[in-house]
Amino acid sequence: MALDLLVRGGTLVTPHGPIRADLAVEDGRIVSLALDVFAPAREEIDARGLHVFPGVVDAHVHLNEPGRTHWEGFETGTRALAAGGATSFLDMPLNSSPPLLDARAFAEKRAHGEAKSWLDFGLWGGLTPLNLPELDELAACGVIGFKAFMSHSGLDEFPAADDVTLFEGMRAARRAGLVVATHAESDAFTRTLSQVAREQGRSGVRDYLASRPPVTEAEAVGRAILFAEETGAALHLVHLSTARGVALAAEARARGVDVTAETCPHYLHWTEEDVERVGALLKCAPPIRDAGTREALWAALKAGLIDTVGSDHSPAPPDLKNGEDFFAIWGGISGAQSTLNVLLEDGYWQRDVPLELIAAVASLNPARRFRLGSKGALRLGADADLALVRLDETFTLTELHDRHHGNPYRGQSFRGRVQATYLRGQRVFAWAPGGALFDESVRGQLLRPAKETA
Ligand SMILES: NC(=O)NC(NC(N)=O)C(=O)[O-]
Ligand SMILES: [Zn+2]
Ligand SMILES: [Zn+2]
Repeated sequence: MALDLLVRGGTLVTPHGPIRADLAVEDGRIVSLALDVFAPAREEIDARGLHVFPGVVDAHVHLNEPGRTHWEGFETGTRALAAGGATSFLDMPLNSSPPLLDARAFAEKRAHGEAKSWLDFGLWGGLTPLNLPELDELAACGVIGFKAFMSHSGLDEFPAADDVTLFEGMRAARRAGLVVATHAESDAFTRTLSQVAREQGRSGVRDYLASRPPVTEAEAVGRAILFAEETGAALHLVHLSTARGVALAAEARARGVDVTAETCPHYLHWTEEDVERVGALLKCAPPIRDAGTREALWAALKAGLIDTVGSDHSPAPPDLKNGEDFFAIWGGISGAQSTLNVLLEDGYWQRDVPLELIAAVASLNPARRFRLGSKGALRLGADADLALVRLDETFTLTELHDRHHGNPYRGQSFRGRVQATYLRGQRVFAWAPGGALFDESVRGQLLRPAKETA
């Protein structure tokens, strides 16, 4: 019997560190990891000189389909993810229309994903004042967890969770054995500060940044942790922009609260000065901070205090990314393709972050946190989800596959080009000098969290 795929002579980035070994695949799964695999294979890859990473598991993506596919959809969004070495992702309950607040919306989005996604995907359900009674049903559908905004989401159809909603939602999540993810910015702070700035006619980049100061995040993080502690719910703090937020999570974890922390490539790569220079393409909430904060986030990541790095890929059409009033411009950064690039260039090359730590925050930890059993690591029995990377190859990112051209990473230079991406042993993306190759026959599957184990 021939193997389906044999990856020969690469450096495998395992949870224990990089090792030179062969990797064999049968029926989409890793069946052998050994110094030398002597077996015939239908497809063989000469991976000498390449690093083999577990496929990135991007737990924070906004694909906006159905309803706002013209912002970003499964087809283009997952091409971008694949080109960046991702093999699975978890889609946020907004900005699709309808937002994912009930079983019907789940079924609709699932159908779109199964028809068009190039990668395996899980779906977050929303937690809003509109759909508290729907949470049990959403859990039964197989949502990854429940996502709540603690401040205005930008969309009236996805209202922020007030304290009671968040608290009750956590109780329901606890019963269902699912994680609650929070966008932790204080509504009281952000609402008042932005209103005052706008009334005074201050609407520039610096005014926007000043309307969402670090304390806004710290306050909301503290409150979310308190509710998680009281309810016993599992809490995942998305897109933390400050080391203070990360430290609050670490302290809570040390006293037994089930809390994990995510940050995003943009907080690790850019600074406020870049936002002033680049403008709308770097507008997001919470906003990008100063260089000191960026370094503190890297220190926290190196110390193992940041569990996951998700792209928070959230593009919008160019007309929503235009205008004089920085408050009015749609927030959200296109980063689906560049998470691993940022971690390798800014982390491994510039700050000595070990490769296995990069694989942990990008793949292993999100797979564990959201109980995607077969994902996240190069180990026997796991899905053969692979990103083949030429670590020392410098390149300029010009060929981007997301829906719109407005991508702040265009023209950035990175070391570590993704050469190919394999989903369950099938090549979904390959880099080529004349343009990327995508395999039209690959289709993603819905991922559901595994049953909780005691
Ligand atoms: N509606 C959004 O896509 N929001 C996202 N936008 C950002 N981060 O600016 C988010 O995650 O909050
Ligand atoms: Zn958010
Ligand atoms: Zn987001």
